[in-house]
Amino acid sequence: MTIPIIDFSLFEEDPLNCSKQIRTASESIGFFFLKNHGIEQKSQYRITRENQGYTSTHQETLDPDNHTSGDFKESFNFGMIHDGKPPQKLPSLFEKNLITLESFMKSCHRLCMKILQAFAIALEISETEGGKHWFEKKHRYEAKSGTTLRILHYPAMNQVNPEDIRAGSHSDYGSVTILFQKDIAGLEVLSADMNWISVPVFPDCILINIGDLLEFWTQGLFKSTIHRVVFRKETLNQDRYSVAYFCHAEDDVRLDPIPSRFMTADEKGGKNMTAGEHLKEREVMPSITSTWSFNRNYGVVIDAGSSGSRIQIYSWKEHDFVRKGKDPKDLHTLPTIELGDEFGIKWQKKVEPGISSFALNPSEVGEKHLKELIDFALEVVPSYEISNTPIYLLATAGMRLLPPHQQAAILQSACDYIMFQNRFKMMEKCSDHVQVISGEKEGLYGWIAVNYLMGGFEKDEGDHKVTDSQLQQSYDNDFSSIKHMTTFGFLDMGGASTQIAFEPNLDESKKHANDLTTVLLWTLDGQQMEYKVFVTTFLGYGTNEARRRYIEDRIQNYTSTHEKIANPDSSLEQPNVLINDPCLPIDLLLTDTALPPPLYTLQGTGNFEQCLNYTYSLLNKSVACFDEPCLFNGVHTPTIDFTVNNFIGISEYWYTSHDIFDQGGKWDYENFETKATDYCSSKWDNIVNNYHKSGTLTNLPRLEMQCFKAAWLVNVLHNGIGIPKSESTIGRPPLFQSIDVIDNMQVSWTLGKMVLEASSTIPLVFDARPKPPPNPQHHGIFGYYNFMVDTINYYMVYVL
Ligand SMILES: O=C(O)CCC(=O)C(=O)O
Ligand SMILES: [Fe+2]
Repeated sequence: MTIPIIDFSLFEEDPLNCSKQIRTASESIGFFFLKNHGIEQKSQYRITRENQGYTSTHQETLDPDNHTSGDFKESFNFGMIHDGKPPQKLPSLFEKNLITLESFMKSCHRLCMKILQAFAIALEISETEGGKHWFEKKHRYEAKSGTTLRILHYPAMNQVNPEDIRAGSHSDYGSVTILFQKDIAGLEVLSADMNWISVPVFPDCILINIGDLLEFWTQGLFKSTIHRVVFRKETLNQDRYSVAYFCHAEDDVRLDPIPSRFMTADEKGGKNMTAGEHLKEREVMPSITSTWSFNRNYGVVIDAGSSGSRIQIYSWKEHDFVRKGKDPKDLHTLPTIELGDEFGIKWQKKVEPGISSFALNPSEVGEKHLKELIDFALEVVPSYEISNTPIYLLATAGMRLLPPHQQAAILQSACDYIMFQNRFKMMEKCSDHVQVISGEKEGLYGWIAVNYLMGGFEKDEGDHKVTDSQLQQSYDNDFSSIKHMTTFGFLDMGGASTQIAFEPNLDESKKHANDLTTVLLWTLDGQQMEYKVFVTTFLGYGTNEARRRYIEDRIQNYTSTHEKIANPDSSLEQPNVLINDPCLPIDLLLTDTALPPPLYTLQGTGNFEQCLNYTYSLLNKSVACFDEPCLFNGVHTPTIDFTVNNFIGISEYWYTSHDIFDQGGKWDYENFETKATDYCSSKWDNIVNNYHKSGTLTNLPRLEMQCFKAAWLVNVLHNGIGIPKSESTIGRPPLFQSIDVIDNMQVSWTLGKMVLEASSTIPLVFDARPKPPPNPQHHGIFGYYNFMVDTINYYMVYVL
């Protein structure tokens, strides 16, 4: 890969030919040399010499994720000088040379205008639209813009560390950069295949490169390429000088679609933004300069739950980019999905209360609820990727409880808001993106998320990884997919319901084929993986609902044995009835105010074993099962084969094990039972005192309910789902473990949704997919690079 040299004198003789060369370079590497460019060499070097000693060394770190110390350089930035007047106070040496500086800036600007003309010619902008002056008119010297002249001095060093750098990797912000390098090389440009290319210095040439603004404006056609300046061993002890002129569009220019046949008509990214806004966004988002963000796709999910809506922005490297140059055998894996940026900052935000609270004023959902979330997403996703980024709003428990017409009104209003914004990628039907999902779907997405994070999808054919020969066979056979038998089963428990999702063993799968959901995932090698998953939800079996049912039971039990309470004398003051509750720590008093009078107060008697017995009946194991077999409450579930199925529990399964008992992770029934017995039989005052002393983050409601929840968990796990209390699991994962975060990633069903999204856009090796992805994959910054490289016809090529 080389940077072409273009003879700019050709622009006068044969503008079309010259412009085409410029376009070809701008579309491929984003850099080109110009000779016969018309800027006198004399003026370049005078400025450089004057730079010496005027700037502070080592203050800027351009690439903080890769370099912990600052860049080894000094630089001075000038705003536009008009009629001898600079926009800032200058050191006296510069003051003396204002005229020279101004005339140098103007000659740079003239050259920039010519290059912009070349772009307009190459993009075939018609005369009626402004022809070759289309860009030029938006870059006037007199107008306010980000245009800057930067003079740089990289001091000579005696010795450096391997990680030291003269200028960290970055891309330039504006339209076009004109770079004058003086004798010492060191500049490197990152090629599409992620190799650093050394850029030579030619005394009669200047270097031109495309900036982010132009890349954005041209919908990624022109490339704003990452570059850096490194120390070279042989010139370490020499000063390096350079001058850069960053030519920007005027602040007020709207980045409207370029009227060119090379642009796609439906591209929305450029709308509603000015060059000034683009620059501002670019300045607050330094991370988009890094290699991490290149060839990256994004996906946005809003988890609209009962207590609030949380937006999460996931991203993954473009599939084609990841696949490039790799052996298919190394690609038998799902895409790597990240939540947040390269520095580990999580891209999520929550607004409260839940979306269902807009039932009576649905029209306010947009401005009062979604705006904050969507604005956040617009800040996080690079502007050039927004129109390529799908957005989903998926509502769960809170919305499911609303009557259908209220659900519909809220969803419609959310759709109107998102569609009106018209920034993110949506299919034609908004209802594909904005919907209420069932508990089962939530369970299925959770199952995908857990298996994705725990490597459940990597286990093929029993407990063994797939062998090379199996893989080869599958390549030879167009439609074969590899059968997985040991994905993890998934358990989730919230306040209202509990979900179970698992892959039954082969026999059970056959027996209950109609009850299973097919999950199709594609690995990066284009292979299809198919899973048959059983998923069901038990409404009323979450911890809060279980507690509510429990209190009803206790009260009923009490009233049936206490005649007076059953028929209270209305003329008397309502009595406060005390009921013993073995599921509360000793002497904790909780009065239930949700029920009609009389007031019932439950008084803790702290007995875990008794609590286990009382809560057992809440499983409703004796309810008739119409479709055998059933786990509990008459809910049909294929038989779980604990010789192949291992379960992972999140949410309440985790909190109840971890928060107070410190028993998260691998389930250890005996230990859990000991801790629960101890906790339940503690005096409430002692628990509260200890809690205040330790200053832990646990909250009071959790302390109050811990004994009850512990018993409920044990009943659901062992008597409901039937997980054996102890069984040797040597050589395989525990039968049950609770989990919250895996590899720094919170286990959440939204991740499962994104795994499906990312995986479903993988181009196939064999066309086995039922329906193609709705839109072709965007090709990112280096898109179509491989294709273009063949067609590059360099005017003059230097082999570097
Ligand atoms: O000094 C150089 O050669 C490059 C400087 C540069 O890339 C910049 O300042 O943006
Ligand atoms: Fe630069």
